[in-house]
Amino acid sequence: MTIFITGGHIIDPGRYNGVGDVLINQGRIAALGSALDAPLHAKKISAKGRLVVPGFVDLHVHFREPGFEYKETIQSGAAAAVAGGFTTVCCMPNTNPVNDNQAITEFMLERARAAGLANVLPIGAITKGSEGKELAEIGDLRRAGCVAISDDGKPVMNSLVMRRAMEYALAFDIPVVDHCEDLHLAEGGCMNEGLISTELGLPGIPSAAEDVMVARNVALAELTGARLHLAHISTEGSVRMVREAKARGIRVTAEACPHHFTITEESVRGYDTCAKMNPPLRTWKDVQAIKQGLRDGTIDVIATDHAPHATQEKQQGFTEAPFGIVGLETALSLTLALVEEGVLTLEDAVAKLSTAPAAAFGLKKGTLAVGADADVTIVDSQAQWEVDPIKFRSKSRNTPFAGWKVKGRVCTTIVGGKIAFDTES
Ligand SMILES: NC(=O)N[C@@H](CC(=O)O)C(=O)O
Ligand SMILES: [Zn+2]
Ligand SMILES: [Zn+2]
Repeated sequence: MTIFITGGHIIDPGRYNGVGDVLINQGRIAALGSALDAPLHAKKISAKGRLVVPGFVDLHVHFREPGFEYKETIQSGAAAAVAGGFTTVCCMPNTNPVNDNQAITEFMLERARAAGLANVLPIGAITKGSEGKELAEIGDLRRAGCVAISDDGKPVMNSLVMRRAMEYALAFDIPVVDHCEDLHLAEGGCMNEGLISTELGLPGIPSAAEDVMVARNVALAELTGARLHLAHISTEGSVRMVREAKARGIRVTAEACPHHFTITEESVRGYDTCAKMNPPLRTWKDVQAIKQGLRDGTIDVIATDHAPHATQEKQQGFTEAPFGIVGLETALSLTLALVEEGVLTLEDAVAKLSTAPAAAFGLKKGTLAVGADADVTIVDSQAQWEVDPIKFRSKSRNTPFAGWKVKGRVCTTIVGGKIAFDTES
């Protein structure tokens, strides 16, 4: 199929920023520029007044297949992804069974092919069963198609195991992604530790639980030379340490999630379990630090940590309910709010959702360069809408942003030259 996208504001971060046309042919970007000739027989999409950007790349999602299909399947997760403008998503391995071997990776890739919506790239477990003890067969996982390794959901507590994981990952040239949390410091906690947790009578998780593991991981990345990617950083201390590590030339990248730069622990008042996630919502000061980190490049990537849970699970008490919120269908609007606020330029915002995550994992994605896979998202950045979880493509509804009036909507998502999502259909 040939698609001709005309008259949009094209932003291909670092390469092109201006009005122009994009021609897609045989699954690839065939041409990009101003006043291109419309080929005969092409499907035409007018993008006048809209943004035309590289399809977004989410380095951190939880699709719950195999094992927890009632929360999300690869099909429903991929549908949520393309509805949110994401053309590539990387799936964490905390499924059941855990994705710690080739068979599970192949199963996930097969499900993704059957869904035919987004590029779904599995992340393999660091340790068998993500139990933090024995390393998984990292080479096998890599060969089967895993793009990184992580025990997300759990940290790798044993520093020697983490050191060895980094040494293997370096040999296979894949990043190690860590969920930075000291389990002893965090034990029993369900929100940020501070005045509000005391007031609410809820057990807290101190920001130091994150900070000490960021410090350890940076030290191990320096020791091994491995590529370290820090998942969902949420504290002022993490931002400071990543900034310093980068200045010292250590190979570290970091991601922040929209909820961690949009809302604070104040959202836990009222005991709404949709304000419960790991790491927890932090303080106003932490939010400012995350924004500053995004602005100055310390934080490379915006990732969702899309973590679907069923309504009945989230209806339990605050201490019992599972950690996590969905994010794929609200990430764009919450990111564009940073542009409105003057934290990011529009080009930087697009980069943090596309070019930068692709670079962090070394994926040939996140660009509209001629010859690249035709993964393209068309956005109406001015469209206002109200977040209504009932309308999510995701199977789950656990968002703290229900009822929010937000700006910026995905019009069309093209994956590999095929229209995977369109508001008009
Ligand atoms: N973020 C969360 O609160 N939950 C994630 C696990 C994780 O990302 O640590 C989940 O799998 O539900
Ligand atoms: Zn995590
Ligand atoms: Zn996660």
